Amino acid sequence: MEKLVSSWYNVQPLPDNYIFPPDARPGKLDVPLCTNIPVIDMGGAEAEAHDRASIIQQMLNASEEFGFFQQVINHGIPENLLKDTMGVFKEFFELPVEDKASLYSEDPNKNCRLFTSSGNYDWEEAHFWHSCHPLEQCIQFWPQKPITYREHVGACSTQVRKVALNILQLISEGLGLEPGYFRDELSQVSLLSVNYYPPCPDPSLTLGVPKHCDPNLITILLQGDVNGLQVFKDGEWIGVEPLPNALVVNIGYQLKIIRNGKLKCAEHRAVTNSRNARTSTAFFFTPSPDCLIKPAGALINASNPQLYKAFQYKEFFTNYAMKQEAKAEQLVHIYPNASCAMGVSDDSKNTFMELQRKKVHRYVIFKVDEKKREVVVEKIGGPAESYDDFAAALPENDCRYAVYDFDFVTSENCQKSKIFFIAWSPSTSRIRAKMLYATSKDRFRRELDGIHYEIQATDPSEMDLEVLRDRAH
Ligand SMILES: O=C(O)CCC(=O)C(=O)O
Ligand SMILES: [Fe+2]
Repeated sequence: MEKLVSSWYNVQPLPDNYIFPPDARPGKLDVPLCTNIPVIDMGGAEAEAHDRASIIQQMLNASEEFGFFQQVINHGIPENLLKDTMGVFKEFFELPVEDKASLYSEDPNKNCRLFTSSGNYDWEEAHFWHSCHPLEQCIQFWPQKPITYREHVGACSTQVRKVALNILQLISEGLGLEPGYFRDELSQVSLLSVNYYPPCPDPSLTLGVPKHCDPNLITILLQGDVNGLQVFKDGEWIGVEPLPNALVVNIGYQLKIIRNGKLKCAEHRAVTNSRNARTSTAFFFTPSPDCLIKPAGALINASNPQLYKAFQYKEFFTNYAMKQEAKAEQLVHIYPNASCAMGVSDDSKNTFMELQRKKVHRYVIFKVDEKKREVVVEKIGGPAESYDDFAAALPENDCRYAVYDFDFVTSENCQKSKIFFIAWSPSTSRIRAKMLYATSKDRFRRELDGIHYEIQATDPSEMDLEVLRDRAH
């Protein structure tokens, strides 16, 4: 408990035991604050059918491309309630130690607890964690101070749960699943984690929360008004701009699995800053421990072979909780070998770098070499080759990855260039190939720093030159 009250952050420099190893540090802190993370107005969801359809489409697009979206207005939760709830969390962390001491616990199985440490590192931010559904059963374990804690947090949890179920309903409609698909067991548990990050003397040496994907179904985050949340997208970290009263929504592993890998479960992290303390609140909507998770039958067909086997949520979570995040996903993969993503040859990395930095290639086509268990270069296209030459070089009945350096002139007459990553998976290719390429894609892409756009094509029309033009403009 003593740990929680020390005021190390007034001490310069950062004590050694808070310093992350170099490869786990945040790197460039000054990331672009991204206004691209889609902002969705939920107001129309109850109204006109065509508004509802458009909201659903925006949600699915955002979930496929970013794994994240923010909703700002009309989510239905009163502004005052959000303000009071965030206020009461800040007051909670400011309470004298005596008032919090009984809640402090290092036992991860304890349902309502205050603790420190992030990842494997001893880090002095504090987290307060408890379940919040069904309310009548949980509320008795919550703090009694501040005196409005139970009232505000209770009301807010109920409202956030309503929004989450509404979003899940819209997603199930969009995916063509039966209404209420995500209700009951799949979203039975609501957990709340309040994170308190004190100002840090040297934010470049540490992280508030190390990079991770959420293990649950879907998360709703109130991130307050201080920057700190970052999402990994297209090889770089982008900041999620705090917007007043916005709810940040992100897709967890279970939703990705139910969608058979087609929704993104994005890596994210929280960086610290040296000026302001930051308080964020995550509501995790989580399957019950015994809940059976598997890709939805309606979403599996010959072009989308089932990538994950059926498992109980607790099997996944046990591995995740042991800090074996990558393994947790791999173990539930239907073909463990294929799920263990292929390595990437040095030649692939270097050839991509030549295309990106030296601009000496128009395109590069990569293939999976199963014997070497690596992604290797298959063909390089010279700068003078055309898009048609590139398209013709892709096999008709087999999968490939490719990068294409697309030059174009903007309406302001500026010469620009954008690098496209193309995941070519024609519907006529063998199931095994589709699976192999689908599983290794994310790992491979992570090696290619500087991709601007990704296109997944199952027939030539989906990667037509027009498609590239539309994306790049
Ligand atoms: O503090 C934040 O913005 C992110 C917290 C988070 O990702 C989590 O609690 O899972
Ligand atoms: Fe998270």
